[in-house]
Amino acid sequence: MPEPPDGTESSVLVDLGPRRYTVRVVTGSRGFGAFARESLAATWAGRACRSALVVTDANLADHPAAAGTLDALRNVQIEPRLAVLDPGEATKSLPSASRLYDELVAMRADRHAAVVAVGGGVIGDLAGFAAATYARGVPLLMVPTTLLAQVDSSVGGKVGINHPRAKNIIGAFHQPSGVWVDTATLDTLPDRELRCGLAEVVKYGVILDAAFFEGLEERVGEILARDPAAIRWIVARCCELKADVVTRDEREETGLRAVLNFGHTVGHAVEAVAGYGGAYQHGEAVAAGMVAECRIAERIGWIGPGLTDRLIGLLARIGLPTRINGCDPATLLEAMGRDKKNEAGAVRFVLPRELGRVELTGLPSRDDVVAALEPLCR
Ligand SMILES: NC(=O)c1ccc[n+]([C@@H]2O[C@H](COP(=O)([O-])OP(=O)(O)OC[C@H]3O[C@@H](n4cnc5c(N)ncnc54)[C@H](O)[C@@H]3O)[C@@H](O)[C@H]2O)c1
Ligand SMILES: O=C(O)C(=O)C[C@@H](O)[C@H](O)[C@H](O)COP(=O)(O)O
Ligand SMILES: [Zn+2]
Repeated sequence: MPEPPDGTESSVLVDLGPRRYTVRVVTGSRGFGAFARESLAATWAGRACRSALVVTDANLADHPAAAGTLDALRNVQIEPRLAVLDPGEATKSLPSASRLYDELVAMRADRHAAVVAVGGGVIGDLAGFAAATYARGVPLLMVPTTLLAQVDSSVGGKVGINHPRAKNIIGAFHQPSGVWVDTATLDTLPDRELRCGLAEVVKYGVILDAAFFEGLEERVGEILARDPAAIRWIVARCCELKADVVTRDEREETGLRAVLNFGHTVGHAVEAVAGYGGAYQHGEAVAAGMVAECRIAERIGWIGPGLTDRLIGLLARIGLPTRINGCDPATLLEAMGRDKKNEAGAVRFVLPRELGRVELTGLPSRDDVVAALEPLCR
């Protein structure tokens, strides 16, 4: 697709051969209907899609993003049915998935029907899981409306739900047919949710791109002020970085994709222990988790304290937590024992070697981890 001269629109190709798709980044454009039709035709062997289950949450049911999606689908002869779920992490559950299967059965959805997720990462992961499993897989379109979903969860095909004791442990890899990112939808996003998305944005800098991290340090004021160009810059760069990783290790088989899990061994344990929809949102748990995991890297001699201090400095300027109230290292360790990256009983972490480079490792001992968790819980 040609880029307009003002640079307000861009595309990222996630080049997965027969499952390739486009992430289209726009600000207030109306082209979703045509994008949906083209994307569905391109990735599902030209099958004509005639109906879609549009999944959203109650905070978005009256939002222009939801209404615009329904209208745009009707305009391209795709009949939508709307499912509205409760907002919040607790919705990423089996009962919610079951509710979506009921909706799909009620609309007599066959394998030509699509699922369209309009919302944050909770809606994307849940609706994507329903799309991956209903009729052994129906096409999925992502319309992410939080910064976190625009920079991370809508891209890459990880879909799933939580077990009460283990985050994202029930799921699948199911790539979307297309991702429609309209940064104008972020105008209504609460500041706390913007900060959550920025946790994953900072993650990309630490794991893959030192220059991007430096750019964030320079432009954090503009980003927090929601300068449209600064927001488009972070969304486009994060999608590019994620697309590159996902195309090289789609199913997290070689260890490469695991880099995206920096901060998540500790972060997911915090979420499971605090309770889904509890005191900490995913982005907040990941922010504190990145700090703890930097300290583990210090313990095993991979980095000096300078990187941890720099990370804490940037997270603090954003207003993200670098500590967790009322946590206990032993309880967090127990929860980490259920992390999907574990191997032969060893808890594994993605740890920094330097700014912009991380590695998956099972090296840290229990003592290293407990020592690094103590300042987190203090
Ligand atoms: N699949 C992946 O690769 C991946 C990556 C990162 C995170 N995740 C998952 O994503 C989830 C977190 O996603 P999230 O941070 O987007 O949370 P979320 O989906 O709960 O959304 C946060 C809140 O913002 C509201 N909201 C959404 N868009 C809005 C808008 N435009 N205006 C006003 N309010 C709006 C929602 O109703 C909700 O209350 C976690 O479950 C996490 O595990 C998945
Ligand atoms: O896409 C990935 O791969 C990621 O790890 C991105 C993470 O930000 C995201 O939170 C993901 O859902 C975590 O995956 P999990 O496999 O640890 O459940
Ligand atoms: Zn994450």
